[in-house]
Amino acid sequence: MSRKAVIRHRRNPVKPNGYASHGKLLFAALLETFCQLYDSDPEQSRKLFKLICQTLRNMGILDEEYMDELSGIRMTYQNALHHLIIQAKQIMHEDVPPSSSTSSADLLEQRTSQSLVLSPRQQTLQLNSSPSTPRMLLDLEGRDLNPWSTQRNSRYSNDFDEKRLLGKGGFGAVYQAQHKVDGVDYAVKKIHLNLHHYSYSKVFREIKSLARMDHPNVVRYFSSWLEHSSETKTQSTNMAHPMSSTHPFEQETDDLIVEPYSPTLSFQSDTAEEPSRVDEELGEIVFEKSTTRNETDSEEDDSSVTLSSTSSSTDDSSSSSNDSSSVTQSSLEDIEGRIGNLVLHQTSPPPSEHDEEETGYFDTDHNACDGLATPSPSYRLTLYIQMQLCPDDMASYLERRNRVLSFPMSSFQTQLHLNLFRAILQGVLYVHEVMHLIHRDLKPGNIFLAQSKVDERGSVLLNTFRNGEQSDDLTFVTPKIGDFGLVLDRRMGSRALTPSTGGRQFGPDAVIFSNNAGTSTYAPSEVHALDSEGRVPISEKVDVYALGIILFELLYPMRTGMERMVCLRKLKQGILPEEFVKQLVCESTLILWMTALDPKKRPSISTILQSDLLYKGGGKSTEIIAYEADRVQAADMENSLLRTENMKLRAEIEALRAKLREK
Ligand SMILES: Nc1ncnc2c1ncn2[C@@H]1O[C@H](COP(=O)(O)OP(=O)(O)OP(=O)(O)O)[C@@H](O)[C@H]1O
Repeated sequence: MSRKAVIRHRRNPVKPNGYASHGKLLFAALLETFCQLYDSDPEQSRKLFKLICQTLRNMGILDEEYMDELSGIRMTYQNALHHLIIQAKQIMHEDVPPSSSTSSADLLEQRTSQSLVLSPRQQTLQLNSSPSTPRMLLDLEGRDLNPWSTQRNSRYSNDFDEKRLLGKGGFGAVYQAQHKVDGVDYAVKKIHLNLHHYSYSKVFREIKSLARMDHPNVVRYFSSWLEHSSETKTQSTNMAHPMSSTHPFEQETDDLIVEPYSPTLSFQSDTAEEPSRVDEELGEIVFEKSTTRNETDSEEDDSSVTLSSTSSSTDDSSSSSNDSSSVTQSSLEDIEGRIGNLVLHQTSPPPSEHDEEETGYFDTDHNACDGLATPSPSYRLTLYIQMQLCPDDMASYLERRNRVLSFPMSSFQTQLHLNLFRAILQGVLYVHEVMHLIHRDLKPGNIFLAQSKVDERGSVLLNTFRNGEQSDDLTFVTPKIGDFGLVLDRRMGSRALTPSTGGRQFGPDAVIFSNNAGTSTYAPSEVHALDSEGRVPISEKVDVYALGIILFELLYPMRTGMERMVCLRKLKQGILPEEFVKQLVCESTLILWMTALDPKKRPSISTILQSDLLYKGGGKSTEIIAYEADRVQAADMENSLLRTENMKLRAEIEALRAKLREK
């Protein structure tokens, strides 16, 4: 029986994102291979591939990232397919006798589904499987060719030595890992992607924002990459995100989980009569092994169309393909028209305006962190983000400090903490004004403290607190804003353009709607005023509110969790401790201004930085200036000693060289 690719509607798709992503990757991989066949000049075939991808993107069939960002992963699909074909050819040359009870197709299936180790002479694949691990496609040198496998293709395990888990958050886990080449320790965040839509565009858009950030008060980002991973998916109760209890509207989204390798990309024998198919809704090609024949039949009866019934399309396809080798100059529309006949209409609606507006790139994947769940193996994409390692954060610092200091702090300590706050403001100013982003999850735990040897840009002086004691030594510390997992691009939403923005295109009060509100303690009440679609209105002023609370925590040491809870609850009602208001009038005014109920009444970050309210407290005391001058002088002296030493050594080397030359 001839094999037919069958196009059909899937009325009730299961885990569409995972299937769609794999389907699109596979499609892009095949398309690229075709382009290489049509033009042997690598440059030209690349151009051809890009042109077609662009066309398909304009038609909403293939997302942009399948062209560039996912090219590495696309290659593993090509390799896997290539080696699968080699394996099939090998079997064909083995001349299976017709009387044999095992057909070639059965043999191929067996080899792809059982642990068969082929002899090196056969120059083909080993296929492994075990109940607990995914099947692995290995070449004879043991290279893992399975695009879903992590072991050999993992940039992370190839390049890094994982040292320890730094912690788990709502979106993934962060590890301290040493780079094998440069020897530096980094923080590497692993996020199992969990996307709403069929596109990774949001992920890449936001990662690109992170990559462009360059400010001493923002955690330094080094790189990010995607890997197929075989992870243990946990399937049970969600680990509560800080906001999940107060925000029932936060939706659990479809996960980017695809079923294990073999069922998704299995190859059927003729006798199995289970055609490969192109999933119409998802625009994906699925080589599927169906176990319930009747179900397949009935679905096909309802809505499937075989490719043979679209013969005109097929004809067109060949003509367009033939032409395409010489049509690299053709207009996109022309090619669109030709490909149009081949294209299956997507039954799912295109992303709505709101979808585009909601740009948080890490949709919550609570399961990833759920220790109580029942594990089951599944396949997914993992996003790795390599960042600067910051061993300390403000939450831990405040905890240590609060064990030692109580209110009122000395004016020197108050000044130190106001300087720390000012440096944090500089980082947020950069995020808002230069990057046009809203962090929306500012809290002490997301403000890291990096140690500096000298007075670097963005650094401040702080006392160290350890074991319930304050050390007299002051050290330079640079506060760094991190965890951009909920970041929103102000420019993305059309709703960001409000009448109040005046001359500025995207004013500080411009609102974007999202489905995640950040951490409840630091989130203002306006995030509870949902729009008609149950989404949270977010503006820059959400960050200002969080910073108002942080400022209070910096200036008012609280010993116990209960005291903190009571004080912060009161602050949210606009009430500050009496002793605090009496002692720190300007700072109290600033905090109440920043935490005003009406977001439009809150100052922008630049207004705060220019405000006398902060300047009065935030100016450097003579004590600090003197200390800093001492440190800078000491560093200068050390430098000049090193320079002298260096000169001496150079002279000695020169003398030795001269002696050698004489000999
Ligand atoms: N650059 C970094 N250096 C050192 N530790 C880090 C770094 N980034 C994150 N961490 C630590 O890793 C842990 C998890 O961080 P992550 O940002 O994933 O979650 P979180 O901020 O704790 O929670 P959520 O993401 O839900 O807000 C935290 O304990 C955090 O302090």
